[in-house]
Amino acid sequence: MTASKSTSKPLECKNSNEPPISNYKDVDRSKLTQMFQHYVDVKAAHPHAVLLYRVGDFFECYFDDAVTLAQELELVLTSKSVGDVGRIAMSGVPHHAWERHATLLVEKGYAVVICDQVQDASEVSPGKLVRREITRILTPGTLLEDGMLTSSRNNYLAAVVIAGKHWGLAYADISTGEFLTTQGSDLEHLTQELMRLQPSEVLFPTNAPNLGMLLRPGEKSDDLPECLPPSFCYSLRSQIPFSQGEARSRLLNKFKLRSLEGVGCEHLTLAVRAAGGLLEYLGETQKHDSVPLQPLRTYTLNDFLIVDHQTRRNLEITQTIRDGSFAGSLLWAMDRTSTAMGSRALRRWLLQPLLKIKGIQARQDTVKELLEDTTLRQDLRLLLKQIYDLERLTGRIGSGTANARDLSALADSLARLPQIANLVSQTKSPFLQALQNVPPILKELGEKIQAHIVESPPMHIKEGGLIRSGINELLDERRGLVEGDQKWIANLEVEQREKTGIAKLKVGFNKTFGYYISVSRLYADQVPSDYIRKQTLTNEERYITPELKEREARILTAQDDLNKIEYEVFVALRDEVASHAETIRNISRAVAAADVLCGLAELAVYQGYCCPEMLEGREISVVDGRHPVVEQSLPAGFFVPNSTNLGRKMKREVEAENNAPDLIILTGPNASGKSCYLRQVGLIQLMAQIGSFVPAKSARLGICDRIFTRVGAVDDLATGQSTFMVEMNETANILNHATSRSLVLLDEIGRGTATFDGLSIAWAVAEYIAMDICARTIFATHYHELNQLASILPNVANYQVTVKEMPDSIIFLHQVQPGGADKSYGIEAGRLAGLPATVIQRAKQVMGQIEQHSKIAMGLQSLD
Ligand SMILES: Nc1ncnc2c1ncn2[C@@H]1O[C@H](COP(=O)(O)OP(=O)(O)OP(=O)(O)O)[C@@H](O)[C@H]1O
Repeated sequence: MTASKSTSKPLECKNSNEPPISNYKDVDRSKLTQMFQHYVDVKAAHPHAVLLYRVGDFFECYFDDAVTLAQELELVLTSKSVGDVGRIAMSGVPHHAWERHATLLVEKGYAVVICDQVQDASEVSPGKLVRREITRILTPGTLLEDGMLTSSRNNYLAAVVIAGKHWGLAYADISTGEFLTTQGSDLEHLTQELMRLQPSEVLFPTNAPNLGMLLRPGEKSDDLPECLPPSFCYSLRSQIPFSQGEARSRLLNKFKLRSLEGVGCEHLTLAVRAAGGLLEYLGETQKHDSVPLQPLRTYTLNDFLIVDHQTRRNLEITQTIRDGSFAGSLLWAMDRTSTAMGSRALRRWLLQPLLKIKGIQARQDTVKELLEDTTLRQDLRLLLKQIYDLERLTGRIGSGTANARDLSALADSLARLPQIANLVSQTKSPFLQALQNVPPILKELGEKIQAHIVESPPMHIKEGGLIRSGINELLDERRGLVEGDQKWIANLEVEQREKTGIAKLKVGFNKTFGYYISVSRLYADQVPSDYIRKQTLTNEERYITPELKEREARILTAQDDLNKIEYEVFVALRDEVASHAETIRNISRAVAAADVLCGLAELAVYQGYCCPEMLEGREISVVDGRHPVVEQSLPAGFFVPNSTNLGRKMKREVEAENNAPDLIILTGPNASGKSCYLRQVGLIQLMAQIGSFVPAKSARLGICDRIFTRVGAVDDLATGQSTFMVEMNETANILNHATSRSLVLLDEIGRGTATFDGLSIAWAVAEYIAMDICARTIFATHYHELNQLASILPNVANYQVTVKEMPDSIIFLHQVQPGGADKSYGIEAGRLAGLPATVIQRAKQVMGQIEQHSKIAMGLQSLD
């Protein structure tokens, strides 16, 4: 739960000079009223959360929580006198607006406990308290409400266990039901995996006294080891549920298993401990027991192409480097999905590309099938657009937070499934075949919901108006009675006008007096003797009659009964749907995958992509490749395509015909397109490994195990590291982890230090990658001296991005061609920028001297 944030700001209260009491522990419980005793008990059980306590039409906060609420949401802080203890701090929000305010608190990193009235105040005997219970505990990682979540991304809750260098990580999205676990033996991998997931909340077992605290992003704590990135919310939990025995039995109970063998983690102690700890937290925060989780799945990091956080950032996969925006990212350029589920799945695929050719080809085959059959694709997209977020609807239904609109949305979506099944009935790809058979129960459920719930139902489920007639006998009978009475009241006006002869007599209703008969004061002396005067206004008198009141009482009680019956019928229906959550979620997954592939086919058609041939070898051959994002941001035809050939065949493989280099030294003036080209190669490879077509005329791509990038660094002020140190750390990481199957993209190395230091490091790095690692590499640099490497090492080649020199300007051709640039145009760029002529002249002189006396390349050659 959230750390209660004690405030240093003195309390300012609207209605008191005395500072009110702000700590609930400072009051003598025995002196409190019965309600406040209950409040304090609930608060003591959740000391680190903000407690919203329902009192009448408001959710109120007291003590410290009142200050937090007022400060964080800019609400009025007031105070309230509580029996003998004096005034306590108080703030609050209207009961119908709790969700909005709670969301804001959760977004700010607080846990929020909702303690609601679960009993009708009218049912409580005088002197007794309305029953209140905790109905929701909201934390960043356990949200379910539609308005609190972003539809295009998962909301992950993660749990971490660390033992020495070993770690276990489980994560779940309770809104969609995914639940996965893994473990590893390198803490760096744990960091990377958390960075991939970007969880909203991470559970971490620790010791007292900080149990229950929720550390907000950036908040430091001695309880957290260094490998846990500070950018997330951490919930500090007790060690007990994370112990092997407790965790294992909790998992076995939850999934009704005898062993964890079937889910693949029987022997993965740390994975089990993390998953069990996570389940315990769900049990505590979700008051409804049955959060419908999918069966636990165990995965290993080796199943996927490793793209570390740095590379994900540099390749701008889900957000741009410049301002972190979605627009301009790869995901933005690629997302042509029609459903929220598809959009989330595409994001997951991009963050976890595949390694196995078979899996990639299965996706490619589906894209091909959908690409070739335009009618199928367009019709499928039309149907998919009509499907709501089945995964999250199921989550809300299972957790008992869904309303009638959610059920209707589910039914409308289920009704599309047979249409989709019909549409894909002749298809060959397994991804489409998965939609060919809709489990009959889903059809039945959809029809049942439609038969039960009225068209356009209201938001609230306790105020009636949800259930159709003919569903429940008792409901129909009560409705008949109410309708009879309502008809009687409707007729009353006509009848009384006739009876009294007062033409302007009216029957009205207001909340205070209920039904009344209104007569203009001019005719007051004409009203019958059984009229009882209730209210006098300027121009009118209002009356009631005993019979009118009797009918009114019957209507109001019957209406209450009706609402209750409707609610019960609704909840029974919702529970029935919830019991089929797994079946719905299975089909949702199939819908999501088909949607992603349909979107990829659409993308391929409209952007003119080709299907890459995926290979086991090391070849990376791209003919006329393009950058998928830059291309879309330029006018059609403006992007200059460039080819790539990398990956010399290994000695034992067939000689000759492929002598592509392993490492390309790429030179060219500033802004010529080096970075763009570098990223283009990485993005094409990554797109191919998720099964997408790629922006090229043709491509043959060997599977990569990892993609590394190092792109112009910025000072990491947060960790106090200089540009050069960041650069060296990243380079070290690459040299220590890259293999001959990796793709390495280096954009400048050694620029942050003295020229010769930098050049020497750049040279040694390039040499090491080419000779020792043999990773496929593109090394963009302004150090032209590196071009010498190509004459020394057989697997190194020089390429340059060409420009055309004009008398007083340079035209960027953006063409990548063999050969090394012999000129950097840096001095030219300086001249164009307006450096004084004497400085330019002197710079040229100095450069001439340096070039004449430089023995760098020769010196290094002789070292070999
Ligand atoms: N192939 C291309 N076709 C059309 N425009 C391109 C192409 N490549 C790059 N550009 C344009 O040129 C601009 C500069 O490219 P880029 O940043 O890759 O240059 P650079 O050589 O890496 O520069 P620097 O050395 O200063 O980092 C890009 O923003 C893009 O708009």
